[in-house]
Amino acid sequence: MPNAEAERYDQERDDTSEAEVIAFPGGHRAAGTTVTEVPTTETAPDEVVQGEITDARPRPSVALRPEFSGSARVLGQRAAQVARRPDRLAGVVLRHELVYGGIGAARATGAAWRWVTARELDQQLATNPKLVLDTRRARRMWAAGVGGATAAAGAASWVLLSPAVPILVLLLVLAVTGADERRRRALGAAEAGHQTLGANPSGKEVKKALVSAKLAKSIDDLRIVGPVTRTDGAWEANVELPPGTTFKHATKRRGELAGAMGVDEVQVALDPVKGHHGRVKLWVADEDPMQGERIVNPLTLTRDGRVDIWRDKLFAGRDPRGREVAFSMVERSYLIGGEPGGGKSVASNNVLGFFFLDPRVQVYLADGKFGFDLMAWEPLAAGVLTDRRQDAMLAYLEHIQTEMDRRYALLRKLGVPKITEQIAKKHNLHPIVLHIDEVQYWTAGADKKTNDAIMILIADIVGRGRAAGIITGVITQRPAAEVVPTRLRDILSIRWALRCTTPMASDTILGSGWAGRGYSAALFEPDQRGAGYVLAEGGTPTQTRAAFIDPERGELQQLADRAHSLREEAGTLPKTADRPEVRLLSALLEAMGDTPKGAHTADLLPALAKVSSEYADWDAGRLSTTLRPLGVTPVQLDIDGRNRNGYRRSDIQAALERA
Ligand SMILES: Nc1ncnc2c1ncn2[C@@H]1O[C@H](COP(=O)(O)OP(=O)(O)OP(=O)(O)O)[C@@H](O)[C@H]1O
Repeated sequence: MPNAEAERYDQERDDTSEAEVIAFPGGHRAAGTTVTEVPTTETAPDEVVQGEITDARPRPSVALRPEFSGSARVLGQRAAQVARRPDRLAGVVLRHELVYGGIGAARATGAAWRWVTARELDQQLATNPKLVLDTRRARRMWAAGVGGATAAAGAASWVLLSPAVPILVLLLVLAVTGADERRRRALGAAEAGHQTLGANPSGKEVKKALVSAKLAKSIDDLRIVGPVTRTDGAWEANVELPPGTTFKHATKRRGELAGAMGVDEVQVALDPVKGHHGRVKLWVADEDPMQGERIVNPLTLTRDGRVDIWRDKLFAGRDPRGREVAFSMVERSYLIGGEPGGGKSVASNNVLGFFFLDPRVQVYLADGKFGFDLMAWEPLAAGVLTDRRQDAMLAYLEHIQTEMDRRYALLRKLGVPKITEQIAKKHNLHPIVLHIDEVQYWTAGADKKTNDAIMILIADIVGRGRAAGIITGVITQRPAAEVVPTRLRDILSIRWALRCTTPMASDTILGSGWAGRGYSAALFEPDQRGAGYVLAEGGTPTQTRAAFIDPERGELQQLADRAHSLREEAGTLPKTADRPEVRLLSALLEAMGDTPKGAHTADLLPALAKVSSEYADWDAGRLSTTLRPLGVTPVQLDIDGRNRNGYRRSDIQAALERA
């Protein structure tokens, strides 16, 4: 284990060097403890060898013992000194506090002065003197007011209470500013980098950052149009780039710009300025906008709200500036992709919640994981693909294709090019949604021929479905060309890229070339859950944090329950949930409780009545007559030593699967 040894060696060396500094401050060398020559942790062993030391590799078992006793001795001596002259220690501490506190207070005063004199607006003095002078006047008045009130309070407390009060307050202020000053120094250069611009940069500082990001050769080539302003938790500036440099150039250098300003790339947003491609609106958040408090989906805020798919917009989340990212789903299709855990299921629930809350919309679900992600919606869906065979998917898609052809035939007869709200209403051609989760199960399976057949069918439904009121959604955790080939991706109109592992994967979802232009879902960190890019309305992807419908708070089930009520009221619940035989078989399974074998008819009837009042007056004859056509007959069942007439659980389950 050479690595482990090396680590142990490093550890020992560090321990030893520390021990040496404490034990022998005067450079005294104990005989036989050559290792103690290592003067600081930074000194390389090689350098040490050049001195009198024969073996640079420290042996702590030899070195530590005398050093420890040495440090204990020194500590003891220091403790005795403090005990003899405590005033000296107090003096040192006070001087220390006064020095740091003084420097910290001076720094704070400088910042306050810059604020009072509105330094950030200096640039505007020539172009907009009124704004600058008014701001300065207002701030001067504020400062005078606060300063005067503080002085008056200090004087009053000095006279009325005790001089100790203002002195204590002053010491407290010095302690706070001193603590801040020490923190700054401790953070050192690393932190200084992040503070290059801070929360209130001047126009000149912004220009310097743009020059560092190579968007201009010198600050004289740039112009800040209007003041650098503060909005909620961010600052923003309108920048005019040098002639020949465009907004597009700026977006490509977003990373460099973020680096020059000492912030993370996701904190920087660049927006075009309408009517001037050589200008850019630069917005820089103080904190990471892709983290923190979750984004709430407005659908979860009402108890009885419903969606009108023809008029309402789907709420996907918010952009870094907190603005809604929402779009219409009429004549749309969607692609959601990203690495596992990136937030695809959460994003899908925003989409599905929207569709299910319009009771007219029929949703067909398919999940390549065949797991539980879509469970809340399944009872409401017009179709759920449960058969894992590829052929079953082909049949499923063909079913929708047939409906699409039927709709086209009708449209032709009506002489209209597409389904509108009025036509949908008049001819009962309400929107259909086909939502395929983990599409790679079908499009990148073992049999290439079937993959291709499925892909062609999906592409046909996406392409022609638009006019026929059929919306297709494709979701994948493996955004790769063989899963979502370009010919399919390009016709999916809304593309939502959640965190991806590579810029290439991000481009597979958004479209090729976006990552190179600065729009890459690969820049998000794993802890920025729900962060992504949405390419919907508008020409460029929008950095978005998805809304989070939290299943743990019961929000998902609440939405599903509301959708159920709306559909029940509208009479659009799927037939399966409404079919009496399905209802009866499900009720029987519930009535059997946990017994794996089944139940005796005599026990089953009262339990069944308890599950639903619908079966309250049922007797053994009615039960067996109803079940016989479903292929279920009573049998002799031995349960707990009693052999009586009853029904096997496995028979009921099989009948339910057949139903
Ligand atoms: N928009 C969001 N806001 C806050 N947290 C989120 C958001 N999206 C996802 N998360 C968190 O990340 C977890 C994983 O999200 P999700 O299940 O949607 O990922 P996924 O991409 O579907 O993963 P998989 O591919 O494994 O199914 C969620 O349980 C949630 O805690």
